[in-house]
Amino acid sequence: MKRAVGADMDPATRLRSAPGTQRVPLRELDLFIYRNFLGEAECALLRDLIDERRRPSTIADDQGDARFRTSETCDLDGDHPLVAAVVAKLSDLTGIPASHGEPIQGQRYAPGQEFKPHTDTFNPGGADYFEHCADSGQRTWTAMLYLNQPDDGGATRFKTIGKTVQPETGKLLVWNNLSANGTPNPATLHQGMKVRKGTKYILTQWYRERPVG
Ligand SMILES: O=C(O)CCC(=O)C(=O)O
Ligand SMILES: [Fe+2]
Repeated sequence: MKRAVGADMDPATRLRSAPGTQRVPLRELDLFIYRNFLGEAECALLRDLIDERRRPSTIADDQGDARFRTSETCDLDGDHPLVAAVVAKLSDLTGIPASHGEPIQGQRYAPGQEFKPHTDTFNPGGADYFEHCADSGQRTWTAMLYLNQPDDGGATRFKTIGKTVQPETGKLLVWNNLSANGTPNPATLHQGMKVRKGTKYILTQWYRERPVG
């Protein structure tokens, strides 16, 4: 049985039938790629917004490694018309109500910065699991949009399944973090590889089991 995520239809079914989405053929997880989700002009505007308001990225569990996630994060203003339009467009594509989305964020990686292998779910065995999941539940789906293509490096690598995705301006990745039984799927382990040259900008929208806020 598929986990209820507040959507009328299972997001994988919806994404499979959406024109322009490509399902990566994998047994282990539902991973979709959608090119040109946004155009260059919109991506450029979002990159500017990220540059204006960035702070060091944080992480729920850095596994004792201060260098685990070295990027910068921007809490985007959900009232900005372009940001609001992107949130609505993601909800329309996935069928997951925008109310289940955490506040959408931008991430910026300078040369040498990375996000080491992790899953986007909160660890059910972790000390802070209840604090993170009490209200809105576990993370379900992740939507990640590349806002540019750095000159070198910065790919997203799913280690366990051996799949590497190269950043391209406007390209969207969407995947289900949970297995069919609703528990975190270990095959979703992924990393933002080190940027070697240039700067990498992405948007991240994480969805929860229940409405957020
Ligand atoms: O930067 C990437 O390619 C991956 C980012 C990521 O995994 C995240 O923000 O959760
Ligand atoms: Fe991630």
